Amino acid sequence: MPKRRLSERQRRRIQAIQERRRQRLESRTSAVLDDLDAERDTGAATTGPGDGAEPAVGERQSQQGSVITRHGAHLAIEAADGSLHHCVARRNIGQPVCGDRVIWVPTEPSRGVVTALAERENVLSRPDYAGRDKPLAANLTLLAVVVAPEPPPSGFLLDQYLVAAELMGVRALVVAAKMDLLDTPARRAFIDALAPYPELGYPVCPVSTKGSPGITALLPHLTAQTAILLGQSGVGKSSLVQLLLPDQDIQVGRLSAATGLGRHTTSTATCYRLPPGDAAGGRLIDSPGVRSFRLAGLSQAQLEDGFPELGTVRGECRFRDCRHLDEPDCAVRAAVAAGSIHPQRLARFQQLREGLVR
Ligand SMILES: Nc1nc2c(ncn2[C@@H]2O[C@H](COP(=O)(O)OP(=O)(O)OP(=O)(O)O)[C@@H](O)[C@H]2O)c(=O)[nH]1
Ligand SMILES: [Zn+2]
Repeated sequence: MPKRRLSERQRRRIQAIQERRRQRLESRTSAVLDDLDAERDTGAATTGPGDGAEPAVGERQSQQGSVITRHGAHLAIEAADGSLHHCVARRNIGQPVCGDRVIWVPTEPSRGVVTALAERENVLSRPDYAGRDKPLAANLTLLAVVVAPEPPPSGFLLDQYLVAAELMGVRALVVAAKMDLLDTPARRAFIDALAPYPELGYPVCPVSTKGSPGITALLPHLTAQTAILLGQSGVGKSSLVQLLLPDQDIQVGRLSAATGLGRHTTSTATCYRLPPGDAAGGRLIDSPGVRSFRLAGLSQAQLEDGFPELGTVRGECRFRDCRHLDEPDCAVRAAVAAGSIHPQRLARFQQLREGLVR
């Protein structure tokens, strides 16, 4: 497979499409933070006692915080100064999840009440036992999709996660894990098969948790990001979390000492700080429960948004509702024939369209 299929012009167009989407996300983020400030300056500080079951808030100063983890009605909130507090949420504000930005009011040392929940920029959800979407983590900025030689990679799943990242307006990268299982030629072939991704804006980071080569190259991608690892069962996500968060136990201990929460981290999402250094300011949300979500019920236009390279020929097919299958004058198939859209990506698009489009 040739390494470079896209022209420089197309690469720039793809970058522009992704950049616009991220800028929309960033401007939404600052609007959300402004709203939160306004909320803090007006309502929350003067809110009276709750509806009986909640502790009185009184006249204390409300402040911004973010949700580190949630156990039922109990939340661990990190204040702007990094301190941790055990809070309960007002009943009428919805269900805050890990990563949510909130306004909270201290009631006693290390305790407080969450009085407002900011609008989410994005949320990762998973269907519950009744098939309803259950939010698990909010306000992510990076999906790190892990693939490995074992279990054999599913390109279909990989592309599905990448579509999710595009639709959430977040960055994505591909972690090629367990590289120690392959000899040099096999490793090269594995990475070559992922060649279309870097030029679509998804860096590929080969790593191994045995002896940890590659981790140093992965860390800068996590700088200042709020990231989550996704991927099939057994690709090595837990092993990577252990390596990326060498002080995870210490962080859990601190969380538990301050809030009484955080000990039972196996199913609920918890937000950890990546160690200072190459991933400075980065956070990693560890949530075994969200690691393999699925997309569902998209429109064809939404699915097309999930493939940035399709954006480079948007509106150029003869038929507006072209499925890019056998229609005449299809600009997408023309781009495949010309070598600027990878045939495998169109095949995945078709596979996802059949399974997902309403
Ligand atoms: N050879 C090798 N084995 C690895 C590496 N990373 C993880 N493994 C092994 O792969 C298996 C699965 O690893 P996990 O980290 O549990 O995978 P996971 O993706 O978290 O799996 P789930 O929890 O089921 O989603 C374990 O037996 C690990 O020891 C690696 O870099 N090299
Ligand atoms: Zn078409």
